[in-house]
Amino acid sequence: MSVPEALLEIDRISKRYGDVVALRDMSFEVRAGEMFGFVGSNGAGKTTTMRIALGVLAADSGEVRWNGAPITFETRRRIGYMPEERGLYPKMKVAEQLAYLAELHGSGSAAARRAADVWIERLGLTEKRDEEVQKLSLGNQQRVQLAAALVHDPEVLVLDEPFSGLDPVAVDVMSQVLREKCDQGVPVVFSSHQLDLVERLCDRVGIVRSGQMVASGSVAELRSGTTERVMVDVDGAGYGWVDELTGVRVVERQGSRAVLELGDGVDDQVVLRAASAAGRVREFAPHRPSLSELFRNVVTEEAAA
Ligand SMILES: Nc1ncnc2c1ncn2[C@@H]1O[C@H](COP(=O)(O)OP(=O)(O)OP(=O)(O)O)[C@@H](O)[C@H]1O
Repeated sequence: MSVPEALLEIDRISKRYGDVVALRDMSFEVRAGEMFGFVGSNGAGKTTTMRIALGVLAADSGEVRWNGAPITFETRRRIGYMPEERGLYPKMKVAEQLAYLAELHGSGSAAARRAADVWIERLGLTEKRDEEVQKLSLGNQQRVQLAAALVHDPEVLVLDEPFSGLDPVAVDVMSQVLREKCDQGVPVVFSSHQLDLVERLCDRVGIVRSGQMVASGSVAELRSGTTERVMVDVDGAGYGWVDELTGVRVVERQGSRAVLELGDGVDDQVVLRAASAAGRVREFAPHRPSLSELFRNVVTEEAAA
C-alpha cells in the first residue's frame, strides 16, 4: 500500500478534566513514512492526545485532521490503534479475535482470517493462535494487541506505549514491524518512556510537558539549540582546573570522565591545552547529548520558567 500524501495533523487541541488542564493547544503533525516519538513525563497528556486523535475522547477545542479533512467515524476505521489500557476480549482465542477485529473494520471473513494468520506468524504467535488471550503472558498479549492494530491494514498507526514490558527480542520484532509500515508510507506515532529506543527509531520526536508540546523535531534538530559540550578524561587530575577557565563548567562526572559545557566563543583547543597541562588526557571528544539528556533539559527549563 502506498499513501504518499498521508498526513495526520493534531491542531491546537485543548482538554480539561474538571479542574485539571490535560492539554493546552497541543499541536504536531506526522507525515507519510515518518515515525514520530511522543515523549513526556507521567501525566503530561500523551494518552489524552492519542485518545482524541482516535476520536474515542472529544477535545474541548482544536481539530484532528487526516489528509486535510477532520477525522470522522469513517476515517477513524482506517487508523490502527493500540490503547494504553489494551482492549482485547480476554476469553477469545488469538486467531479468532484478530479475524473478528479485521471483520469489524470491514474485511470479508476469508480475507480477515488470512490477515490474522499473516500477523500471527509475523509476530511470533503461531504456537499461541488457539489460546485465550487472558492466558498469555503480558508480552504476548502485547504482541496480539499490535497484531490487532495492524490486522485491518491501517493507513496510520497510533500506539500508546507499545514497547512497555516487552523482552528485547519482542522489542526488535515490534521495531521492525513499525519500520516496515513506515517504509510503506504509513505515518506512525507512538508514545514511550524508553528514550534510547525513541532516539534509535524515530525520525522526529515531540516532547510534551503539562499538556503542551515544548520541543519537536529530529533529535539532531533538538540538539542544535544546545550549547557545545566535550567529554574529557584526564588521568587522576580531578577537575579543579576547569574552574580556572572562563565560560566552561563541569555538567556531569562519570568516574574519571567529565562532560564540560563550553559557553559561546570558548575555543575547545584552549580547553584541551588546559586538560593536558593538568594530566594525561585519555579522551577528549565532542559530546552529543542523548535524547534523555535533551528531555531532562527541556523539562527542567520549563519547570524553572
Ligand atoms: N479520566 C480522567 N479524569 C480526570 N483526569 C484525567 C483523566 N485522564 C487523564 N487525566 C489527567 O489528565 C492529565 C494527562 O493524563 P494522560 O493520561 O494523558 O498523561 P500521559 O502523558 O499519558 O501519562 P503517562 O505517561 O503516565 O501514561 C493528567 O493530569 C491526568 O491525571
